[in-house]
Amino acid sequence: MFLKRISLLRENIERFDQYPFNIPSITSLEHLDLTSDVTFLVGENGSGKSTLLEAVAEKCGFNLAGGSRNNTYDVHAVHSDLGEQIRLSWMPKITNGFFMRAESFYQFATHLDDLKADGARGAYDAYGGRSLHEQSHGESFLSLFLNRFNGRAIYLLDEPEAALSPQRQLTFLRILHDLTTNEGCQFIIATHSPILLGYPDALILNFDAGQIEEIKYEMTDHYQITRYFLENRERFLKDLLEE
Ligand SMILES: Nc1ncnc2c1ncn2[C@@H]1O[C@H](COP(=O)(O)OP(=O)(O)OP(=O)(O)O)[C@@H](O)[C@H]1O
Repeated sequence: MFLKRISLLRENIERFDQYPFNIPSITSLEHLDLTSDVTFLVGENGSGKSTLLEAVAEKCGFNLAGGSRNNTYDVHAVHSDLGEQIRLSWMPKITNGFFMRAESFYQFATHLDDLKADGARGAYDAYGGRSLHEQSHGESFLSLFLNRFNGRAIYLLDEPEAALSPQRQLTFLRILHDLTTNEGCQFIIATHSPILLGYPDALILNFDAGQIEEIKYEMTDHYQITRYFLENRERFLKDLLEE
């Protein structure tokens, strides 16, 4: 583990009534202690998970559209205001890593194609040897995890399950296990997947209820709603659709 604490520099913030400081989970933030190699960020849509993950990525110097320190290319999202107002406490400090956001992965794939077109011979080496655009969405995600990710690095992933079938989500759990156990990697992952969240001994931080606090797997909405749905599908749908 490398990143131990994320602190909000509250004394520097003049106004808490505008984005991103007006998001309840951020307004109330003092600091977060990361106590596991794998931290999950969970919460309703719009609760602030991506905003925090982006801020950490900015502070790490990673490209906010996706990538590492070495991936410089222009896209819409290039700056995080929150990133300027947080402190990251490392032990030890590392600079290797990658920020992956499902929603802009297409642009990242295009960026690699552009590098290749400009003559960068090894452009695809770390991504399975061929353009990510020539792989299915899910295949390209797994190529990234399998080929690009390795030791002494921090990986920030925003909804990595987006393109993965349930079976491939299990494959991802195996990759996560290998990278944390054998390579010492650290992960912070925003997710809505009850499968990913089941990873053993992970720290789960819940963004609902106006503050960011640890929650047990079985207490998450993701677990409870999915379980209830699967066990009571007919009644659940009857209530939902006939209301
Ligand atoms: N650039 C922006 N300007 C103003 N408000 C924004 C901006 N980006 C996001 N927001 C708002 O900030 C809040 C948190 O957004 P964020 O993307 O962090 O949520 P999230 O928890 O990652 O949601 P999801 O699960 O849907 O990805 C939302 O209410 C959103 O509308």
